[in-house]
Amino acid sequence: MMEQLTVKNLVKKYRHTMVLDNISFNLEPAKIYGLLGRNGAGKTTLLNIMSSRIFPTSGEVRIGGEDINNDDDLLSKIFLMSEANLYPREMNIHQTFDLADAAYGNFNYDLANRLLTAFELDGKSKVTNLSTGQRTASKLIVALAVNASYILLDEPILGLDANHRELFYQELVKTYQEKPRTFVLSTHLIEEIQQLVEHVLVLDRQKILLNDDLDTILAKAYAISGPAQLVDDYVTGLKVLKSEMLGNIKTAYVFDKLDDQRAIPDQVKINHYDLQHLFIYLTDGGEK
Ligand SMILES: Nc1ncnc2c1ncn2[C@@H]1O[C@H](COP(=O)(O)OP(=O)(O)OP(=O)(O)O)[C@@H](O)[C@H]1O
Repeated sequence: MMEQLTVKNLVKKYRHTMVLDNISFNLEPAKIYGLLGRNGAGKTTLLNIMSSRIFPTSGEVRIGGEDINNDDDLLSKIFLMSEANLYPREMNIHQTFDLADAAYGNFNYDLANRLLTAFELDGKSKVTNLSTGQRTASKLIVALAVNASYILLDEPILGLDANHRELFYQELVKTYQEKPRTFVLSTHLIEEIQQLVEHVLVLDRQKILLNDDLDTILAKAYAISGPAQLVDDYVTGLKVLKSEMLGNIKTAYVFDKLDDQRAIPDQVKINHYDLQHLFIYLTDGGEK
């Protein structure tokens, strides 16, 4: 049985710089998460702590209530794929599969070998000799075939061309359906992962700014457009993240539940906007 992963009161400081300021959240078993944050927000730091590659200043990461540090059983439930290249120079792709098998057991060689062909890779190639996109693909294959309950992907699509990104998304969904486990995708390609993720975590200014199901989030993202006065009247009391004028037409980007009682004037139009725009409006430090 899989258990929840809990991040509790996590603090990470480097000298005088606060990187993570008392962060708490849970990861449920068998869910696909998007971890979003601007450059330098602390995503890599967080994922490194969650996989015990670095230690927090204080706070802890638990699975089923137990601290993961110094517990090899729990650590073997968590896999981190990151940009950092931890493989020895001489290692070829096949050998990285064996390494994952040795560390986590039950490596899915069938899937990995099929994906080698799909990504047009030769298993005998040395990882260090691969192009950026090929190296990413080889690491993604390991991440999809490794036997872990929590798979953390830090910039998983770095350098991948559009075809290979599409292939990765399809294969992720397929393997997830066959064997549900938790994935965390930390990426700047928000538009592309919107179709995949079930739950969104936004890191901003050292804190978790948003932690909710994607459906719940998108159901509050409304663009209200029309003559300025009517729009202003309509959005009174609602949380408006940003507004803009185009000629006489004002658009207010609301992040709130719309009150059904509000009458909508004929000239006012209401549309939804997407996760990428919500992220930009929430994190660009503009009008709040
Ligand atoms: N070893 C370190 N020593 C000092 N500061 C560090 C160290 N590692 C990270 N930082 C700082 O911590 C902050 C968060 O970095 P981190 O790499 O976690 O961000 P990120 O969200 O992954 O960013 P990006 O999207 O640009 O990859 C940055 O301000 C960075 O400069």
